[in-house]
Amino acid sequence: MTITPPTTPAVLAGTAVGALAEEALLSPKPGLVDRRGGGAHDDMDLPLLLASAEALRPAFERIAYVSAGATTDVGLREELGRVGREGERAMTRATGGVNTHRGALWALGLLVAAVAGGAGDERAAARGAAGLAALPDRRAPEETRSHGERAMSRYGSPGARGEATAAFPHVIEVALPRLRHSRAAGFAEEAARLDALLAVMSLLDDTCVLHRGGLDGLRAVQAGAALVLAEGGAGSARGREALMALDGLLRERRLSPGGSGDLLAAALFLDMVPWPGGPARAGQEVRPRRSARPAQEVLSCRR
Ligand SMILES: CC(C)(COP(=O)(O)OP(=O)(O)OC[C@H]1O[C@@H](n2cnc3c(N)ncnc32)[C@H](O)[C@@H]1O)[C@@H](O)C(=O)NCCC(=O)NCCS
Ligand SMILES: Nc1ncnc2c1ncn2[C@@H]1O[C@H](COP(=O)(O)OP(=O)(O)OP(=O)(O)O)[C@@H](O)[C@H]1O
Repeated sequence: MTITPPTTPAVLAGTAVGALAEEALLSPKPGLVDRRGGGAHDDMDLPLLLASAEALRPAFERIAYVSAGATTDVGLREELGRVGREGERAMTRATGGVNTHRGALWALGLLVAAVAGGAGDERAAARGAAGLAALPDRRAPEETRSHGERAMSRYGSPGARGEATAAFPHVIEVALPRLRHSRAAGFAEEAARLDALLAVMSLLDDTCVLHRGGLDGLRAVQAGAALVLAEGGAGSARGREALMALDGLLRERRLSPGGSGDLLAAALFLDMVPWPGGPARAGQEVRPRRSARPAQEVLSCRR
């Protein structure tokens, strides 16, 4: 089977790891790990997040490899579940047991699978990922007692699974349009990415936040993020002031918008994918907006 050029499993894995690194490096992110430190987390920092992203590279490559030209069926879903759980183990080995990227592996893993499976643009990728997420995985543990599961039963939040089965609305309808709007308005890339993150934070029912801060915490995160945008966004002086105030609040209350971080990484991934009909951008996985290289040679990928 072949993956449509210029994409290959290695390129897709590199793009996914690059998106995770870009998300981690983006600063200042309210409550999240960034260049300044662990944010609301006392068990994480930037080097740990970058090591975790790198540890996921083989899982992303394997996900792309098994999805290339494959039919979207229960067999593929179960294989992705197996590879995803193996990826989670590689992550915890690299981090000494810290959950650095569980939600991110889920979102990016499904999107990588959809792109490798032939999705030709970002909306098709989100729909393909949704189709995979909706399929049953008979090998999945019945109950994990995860924070997300607990938040789901307590608050009725659909969480990471719901976002995926709904075809990533916060990526497609919120983060990507905001990223492009802020770029078009002339803001620097960093400010545009922060605005995209804030737009997601202002709307998402993030189970990380619900788990740590309940509904009050979620309301504080959503309202604080909306205020930064209303003040002009991360690229304006007043918006920056509001952003730093929000960061202080989230650190003080130990609230981490991890789900929004994941969805920003997913948006950056879709923004960086070398789509077959689009400009040739293979190899730009880490700094996609700054250079352009010719498309990679087509590689054959056998299941
Ligand atoms: C679906 C997952 C995320 C588990 O979800 P659950 O809510 O039970 O877990 P947990 O609380 O540990 O993690 C959820 C994470 O999702 C992110 N998140 C939280 N809220 C949201 C939201 N509303 N939208 C998107 N992401 C969110 C956060 O990072 C959070 O930490 C996933 O880890 C999983 O089931 N993996 C199994 C392996 C698999 O099937 N993989 C296939 C593709 S690789
Ligand atoms: N920059 C970031 N900093 C911190 N977390 C991030 C970042 N980007 C994405 N995340 C996501 O946030 C999640 C961290 O989850 P969470 O804070 O709920 O950790 P936990 O260990 O499960 O919970 P807790 O720390 O409350 O015990 C990860 O799954 C990861 O995908």
